[in-house]
Amino acid sequence: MALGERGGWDKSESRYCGVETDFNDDMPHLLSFNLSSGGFDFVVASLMDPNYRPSLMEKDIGGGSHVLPFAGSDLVLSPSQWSSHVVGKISSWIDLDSEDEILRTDSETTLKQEISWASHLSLQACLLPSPKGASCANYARCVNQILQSLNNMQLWLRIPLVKNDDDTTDFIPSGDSWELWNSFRLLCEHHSQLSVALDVLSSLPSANSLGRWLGEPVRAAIIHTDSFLTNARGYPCLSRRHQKLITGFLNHSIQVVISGKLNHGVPSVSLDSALDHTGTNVESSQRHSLRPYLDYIAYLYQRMDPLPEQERFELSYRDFLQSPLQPLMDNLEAQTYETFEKDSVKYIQYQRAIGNALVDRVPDEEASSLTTVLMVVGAGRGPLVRASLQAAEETGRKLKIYAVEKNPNAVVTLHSLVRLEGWEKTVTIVSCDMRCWDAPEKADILVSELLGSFGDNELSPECLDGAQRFLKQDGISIPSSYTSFIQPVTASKLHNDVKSHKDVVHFETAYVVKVHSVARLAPCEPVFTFTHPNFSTKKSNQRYKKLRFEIPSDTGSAMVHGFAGYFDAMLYKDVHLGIEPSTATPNMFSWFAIFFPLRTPVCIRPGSPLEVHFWRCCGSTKVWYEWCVASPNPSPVHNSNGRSYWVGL
Ligand SMILES: C[S@@+](CC[C@H](N)C(=O)[O-])C[C@H]1O[C@@H](n2cnc3c(N)ncnc32)[C@H](O)[C@@H]1O
Repeated sequence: MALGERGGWDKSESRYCGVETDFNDDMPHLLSFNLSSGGFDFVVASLMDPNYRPSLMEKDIGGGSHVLPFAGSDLVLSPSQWSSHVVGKISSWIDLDSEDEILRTDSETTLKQEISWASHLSLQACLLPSPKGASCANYARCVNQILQSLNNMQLWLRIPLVKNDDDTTDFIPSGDSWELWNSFRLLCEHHSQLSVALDVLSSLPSANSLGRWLGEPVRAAIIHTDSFLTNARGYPCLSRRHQKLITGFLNHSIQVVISGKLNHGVPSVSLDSALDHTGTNVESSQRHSLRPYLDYIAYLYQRMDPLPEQERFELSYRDFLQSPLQPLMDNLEAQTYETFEKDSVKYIQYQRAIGNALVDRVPDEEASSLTTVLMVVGAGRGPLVRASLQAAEETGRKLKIYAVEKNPNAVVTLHSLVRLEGWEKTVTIVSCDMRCWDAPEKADILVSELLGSFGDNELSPECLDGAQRFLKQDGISIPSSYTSFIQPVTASKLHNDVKSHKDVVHFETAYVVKVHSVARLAPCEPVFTFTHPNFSTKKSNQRYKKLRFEIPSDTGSAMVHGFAGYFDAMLYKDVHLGIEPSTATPNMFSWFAIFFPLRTPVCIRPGSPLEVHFWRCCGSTKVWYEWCVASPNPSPVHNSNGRSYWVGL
């Protein structure tokens, strides 16, 4: 039935809500009751009788071949019913790390039989019970074996959402259930089909500690009916913090599953009574006991703000790795220019900066007599030429413009623009690389936009070094400076996508990504700054920066899969534009973040800082970054000599 429509566009998995059921060997009834009468989209149901134990069966059948004792066959549901509406719940009694050898071997046999049966049914996922204690090596070993030859099915490891700072139990080391998940997934080498189902309980850990999970592969949030409060009319509702958590999950394609018994005094009907009264057909007028909980989750889902149009457009880019552009070495295509040109916010900021620079440069008294020479270097198809002319009109200043562009295809469009707009007297088009143009005169103002997601990564410094030859000594560069930033992130999806290439090259490459399912573990730190113009004779575009990140003490430990990178550019005086999250220019969409992966993810703990080193290296034909972690555990230096990733000069 789905939770509803959200802005009419969000096709995320989280529209579907499930219910955890008790064992019932009549699967068709179980399904029809929970779907037709309950309104749920899927059931999380046991596939095997909870009383089944392989060792007992062996005795019964004299050690012969194992016969699965659960009722029904695959024919009781259609293949599409099995795969769309049933998540298999693996027997919760299994304990693969038990001291009791019979229980341990029974558990292993059962786990393998159940997963094999679930694969046979083409279920999309199976829910694995939580490890019974802090030591889960044998359970993980067995799951890891299964993962090696599993079809497309996901395994959701059930983990209670618990973090008690002063309560260390045998079950959860350091009182933090994230540690349990972390041990398990490390033992399974970050397998991409191993994910998490979080049990949401009535009390919640701190916001920082919850935030970690958004970078982990959480597929489901199982909310127990005990976690609901009761509203004034006797209906279930959630606390403010629970609401925020659940809407956060829904926003990250995490499905909700309701679990437990009716705890609120609303009229209802149970599965047994429905079956007793109606035989094979459950009357849809009768209400499922958990329906009020589903209705509440649907209410939360529908109440979420609709996605803004730009976000909807960018949905398919979320957490999708892209190679950064190389606008210097390659020529951009028409559709890339088209995308840039739609970003009116970027050009408004440039127009403001140019207007302010014109007013500072030419006093009011000389506005009609003095002509400012402005050069747009890297003019593309002309949007910054237009912004410059509009700034001149707004401020009443006179302009002479040179539009310098090295892409011959963009130059064609520039010529037609100038003709169409009648700018021939003001604008001169120069089809040339700015680094080798022999300009006929010097500029008062140099305007460029050669910025990548990491600021200098599209080689703006190298290009502007060439262009400043034709800037007057007291001339202005817009932008006047730019700075890159990084922060450590948990990003299991990105890590697995990089890993899927099975080589080192992809782990030593930076990617442009619309980061969404990531946990930002610490505030950003600045990395490299470039200032223009820079007439110093000793200047170099090589950079080296050592950075330290501390995670907040209430976060708990966390996994760092790499670094999210951003930039901020000062265009002129206080007019800036950028994507660094704390100062990002609102509604600007020209740049996604950049992601620098780590070959081996690093676990960090509060109180022990993460020490990171970044280098910008320059050769005669290319520029590249190298990066490493020095502490708590040293990583290899990534991308030595730019062997895997570089930007061509
Ligand atoms: C990011 S695009 C910006 C285009 C345009 N200014 C805009 O805002 O839509 C950068 C442009 O600079 C051009 N470019 C890059 N390096 C250049 C160089 N060394 N000389 C001339 N043009 C260059 C590219 O071809 C591209 O058209």
